[in-house]
Amino acid sequence: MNEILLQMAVQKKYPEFRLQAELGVAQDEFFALVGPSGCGKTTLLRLISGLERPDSGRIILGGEDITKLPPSRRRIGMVFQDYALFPHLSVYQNIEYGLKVQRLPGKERRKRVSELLALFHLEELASRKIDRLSGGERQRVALARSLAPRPFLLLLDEPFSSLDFLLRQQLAGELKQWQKELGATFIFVSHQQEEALALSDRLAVMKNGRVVQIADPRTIYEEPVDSFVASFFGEANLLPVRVTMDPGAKLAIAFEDTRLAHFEYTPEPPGQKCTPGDYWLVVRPEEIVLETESRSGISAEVLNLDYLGYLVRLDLLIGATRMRALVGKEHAFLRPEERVSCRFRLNKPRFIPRNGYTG
Ligand SMILES: Nc1ncnc2c1ncn2[C@@H]1O[C@H](COP(=O)(O)OP(=O)(O)OP(=O)(O)O)[C@@H](O)[C@H]1O
Repeated sequence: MNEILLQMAVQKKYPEFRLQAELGVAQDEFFALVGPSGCGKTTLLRLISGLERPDSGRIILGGEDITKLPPSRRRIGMVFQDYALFPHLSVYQNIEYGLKVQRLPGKERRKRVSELLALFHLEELASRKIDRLSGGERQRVALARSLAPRPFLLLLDEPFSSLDFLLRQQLAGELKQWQKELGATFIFVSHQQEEALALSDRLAVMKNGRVVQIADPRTIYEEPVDSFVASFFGEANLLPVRVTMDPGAKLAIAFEDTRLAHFEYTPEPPGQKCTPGDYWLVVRPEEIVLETESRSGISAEVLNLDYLGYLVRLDLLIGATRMRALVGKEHAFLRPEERVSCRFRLNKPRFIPRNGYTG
């Protein structure tokens, strides 16, 4: 990881909400903030940008304590959900705006605006007024404008929320490319878990004003710290199991409903350490495999089937637990109440102690 650019530990209290967050973001990193509505993502961005002051704590940017600096002196750019562009100005003038405020000489200003117009494919729209642009074009202008003053850090709060699905996907892909090309540091708030996983180098998952886990997308998905994170990203089936230690360092895992099945698993370093006890076993829908040849697996009843085109989504009843499975479309002919045999394809079983939050 590169050098740390932003380091913060802050507290902020509102009458009915308390934020207590600590995080570090590296230079050139694409960092995402995710979590359910009201968990404090926007408040955290506002604290970083200076639009809000923390009650206590410090924010260090590029080695400088910026906790008490006004927003204009922080060298932090922001792209909001509504873009906040100037409708009466042209694309060119919008991008140039921050450079005029910075009193950059005319020649340098023109050079920078031209570079950004080229990077964001806006050259032909340079003289157009904002109110005559499409949503996607406005989005690009907003990004170019906020990057023009070369901020240390760019904060993006749900920048695609007003765009339709296809455009959103296209721009999200481009955003990542621009970020890498520019060597810029982004903190990105998204409501779309999949988007955040696809774009970011690392994510912070928040809940009730606290950061619950910070890790790269793969660790977040495959090694969630608790059942909240497991359920927040993609669907997670949480199966109650009891783990007992076998001689030979094997774990014997018995499903709560012991009529179902036992299986054995040898934890391998650096795999998760697991002591005997009661756990939730995290099984992702794509980790459930239907057996067509043999019926030696775990018996399940089909409750519901949704045909998704490329895959089939099944609701299965395994013992007393309802589980979601994603299987190949060769299973599209299954019907409710049919019995199937399945097994779990768990490369790295993930156990969450059962005394915690259960989502
Ligand atoms: N100025 C304020 N005064 C009082 N309460 C506030 C203020 N700003 C935010 N809050 C409260 O703080 C909590 C967190 O709000 P915030 O906007 O940070 O959440 P969020 O995670 O960005 O939510 P969303 O995903 O819905 O945008 C909410 O309960 C909100 O009502």
